[in-house]
Amino acid sequence: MLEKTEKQFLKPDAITDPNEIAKFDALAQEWWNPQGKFKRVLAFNEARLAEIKAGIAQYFARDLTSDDPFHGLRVLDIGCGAGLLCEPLAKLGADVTGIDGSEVNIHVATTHSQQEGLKITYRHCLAEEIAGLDGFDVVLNTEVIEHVYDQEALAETCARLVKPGGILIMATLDRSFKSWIIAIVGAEYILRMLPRGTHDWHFFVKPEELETWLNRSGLKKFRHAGFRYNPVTKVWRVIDVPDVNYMQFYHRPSAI
Ligand SMILES: C[S@@+](CC[C@H](N)C(=O)[O-])C[C@H]1O[C@@H](n2cnc3c(N)ncnc32)[C@H](O)[C@@H]1O
Repeated sequence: MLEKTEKQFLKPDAITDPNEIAKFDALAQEWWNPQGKFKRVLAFNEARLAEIKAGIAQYFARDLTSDDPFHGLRVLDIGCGAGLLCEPLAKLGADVTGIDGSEVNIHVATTHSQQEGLKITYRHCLAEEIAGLDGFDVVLNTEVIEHVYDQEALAETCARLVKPGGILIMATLDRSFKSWIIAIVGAEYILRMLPRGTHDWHFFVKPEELETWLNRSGLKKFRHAGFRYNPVTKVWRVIDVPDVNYMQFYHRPSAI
């Protein structure tokens, strides 16, 4: 891990924004709290998890009704937060590693997984520090890219860690007028689904930008989904339109 003093000198052309890490350090205890500031994020987690499970099962031809359907799959979650995705994937038999730049998040994730009796490898480190790891079958990077300075560099880093025949799942928010209305005004100011200031709209990423960056890194898109919240029913649903919250699945073709 970089020393704190070194981190403070990271330039804006680095991947990491130290202010964002500090923000997540301060919120870390909220992740697993069903009554806390992220309680509606837990509902979102259910919807996106269903899509992630379906995408992995489709690509690797796994039967989700079998025991340990993801057995043998090595999963890396980059910017794992408190492990909201690491835990369910470990429960399905995957060998999961989660890394995050927030030391407090990693502490919360580790403690929670131990309470659940799960074996997950958590590491406190920045995306910049993991490039040397071996390739993974599944790399996850969800709701992180809108919190970093150098977004293309983060996309490249995630892509590099996908082994041939493996997949990358990235999720973020589209930089559209609709996303400003729904994800900033609606979610942060009216419905209070997230603490105010969680997101800066300018850092949202258009789906086609993400695709261009990841194609440059040798990945091909094979699946996508959008997510929409209904404030009346309080239910998230998976839709086909990626104009607010969205997720894309890429694969790295196997070497011939
Ligand atoms: C909105 S949270 C998403 C957490 C998790 N991926 C999820 O979807 O539940 C963003 C996370 O990214 C982490 N993060 C931001 N920049 C990072 C970086 N450069 N390297 C590693 N983690 C980073 C933050 O500490 C935070 O935990």
